Amino acid sequence: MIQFQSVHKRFPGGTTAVHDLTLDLPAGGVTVLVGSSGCGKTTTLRMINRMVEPTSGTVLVDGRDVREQDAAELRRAIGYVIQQSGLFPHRTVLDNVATVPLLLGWGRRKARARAAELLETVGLPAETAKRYPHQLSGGQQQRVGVARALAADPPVLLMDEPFGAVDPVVRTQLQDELLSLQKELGKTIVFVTHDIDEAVRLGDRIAVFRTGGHLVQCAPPAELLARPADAFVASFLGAERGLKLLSLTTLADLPQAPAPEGGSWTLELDPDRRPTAWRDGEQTTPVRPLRDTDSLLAALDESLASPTGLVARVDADGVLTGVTSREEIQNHAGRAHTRARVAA
Ligand SMILES: Nc1ncnc2c1ncn2[C@@H]1O[C@H](COP(=O)(O)OP(=O)(O)OP(=O)(O)O)[C@@H](O)[C@H]1O
Repeated sequence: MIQFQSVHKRFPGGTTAVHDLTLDLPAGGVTVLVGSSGCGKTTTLRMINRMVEPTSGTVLVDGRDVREQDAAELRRAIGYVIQQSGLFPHRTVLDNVATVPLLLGWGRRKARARAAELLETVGLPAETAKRYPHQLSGGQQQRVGVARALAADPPVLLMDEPFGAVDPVVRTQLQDELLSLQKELGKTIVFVTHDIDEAVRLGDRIAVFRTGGHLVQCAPPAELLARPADAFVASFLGAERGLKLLSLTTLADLPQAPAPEGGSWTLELDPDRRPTAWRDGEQTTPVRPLRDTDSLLAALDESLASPTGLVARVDADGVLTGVTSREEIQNHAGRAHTRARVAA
């Protein structure tokens, strides 16, 4: 869908921001560009919609050289989300989202109807439509930014640190929402971040850049974590990359046993059979029940906190389905590692 062919960008001051980049980004996937500050991520992103022109080389979108297309038209056909949401301060939220459809000549009524629909899609209450951007929280503004980028239903979405300015809880929420939106929409997304955890969470593929605009490795998260190409990538992934790998595997395949009865610790359930705590006489310890969709990393964490080493497993309604032991989780974790290394 997006191809960089020997692309080089040198700014007039003499900085080489992107060095001989050759990279194919497949359609319908999320490619995350990561790397330390100044390594050329934003420049790479902006060459896709011609906000920056390459010094040499070619960028193709859907097989067409971007230089052969009118820059304004190209930008309207590609969604763009940035960190500070980039909303027009003197336009209402609804009019912000309707901007591109209006530019494309949709007509006011249709553009606004589409905008209202999108605000709902990104989880904003209807009353926010009439407000101005400064009357929203940072997280809400980012949602408006995403809605605006999606307004004309572009096949490609460029996202430059879109969740960088919000607190970790809102950030996780926005990431979850993007993942579920993407499941539905299947856009080709190029996403820039500093945050390797965000990259692992969102990316179908992760491209790691090093200062000077060099692409070092581009691979699916599991492959990157299991087999970093060199010491630079390994250090960028961090000392806990083995644990990060476990965040990519779910609990679904792990066997369950019935919850223990008659021992010192028992699992307390509410009347609907939802686990509430571990109890030993007067002593209780909180329980964090896990679903099949939770990760092996969450299971390992919970098994360490659990006084029995057992993890309580529940169905989608939170009802107990069984327990899994710390030992079982560790064995599976070890096997997940070996598998990732061999597959890579
Ligand atoms: N318009 C410009 N003129 C001159 N130099 C520029 C310009 N834009 C970026 N640069 C330089 O190019 C290099 C790459 O910048 P870029 O913004 O692409 O990096 P980045 O990886 O996105 O960084 P960050 O994570 O800090 O946003 C940096 O050294 C930067 O100073």
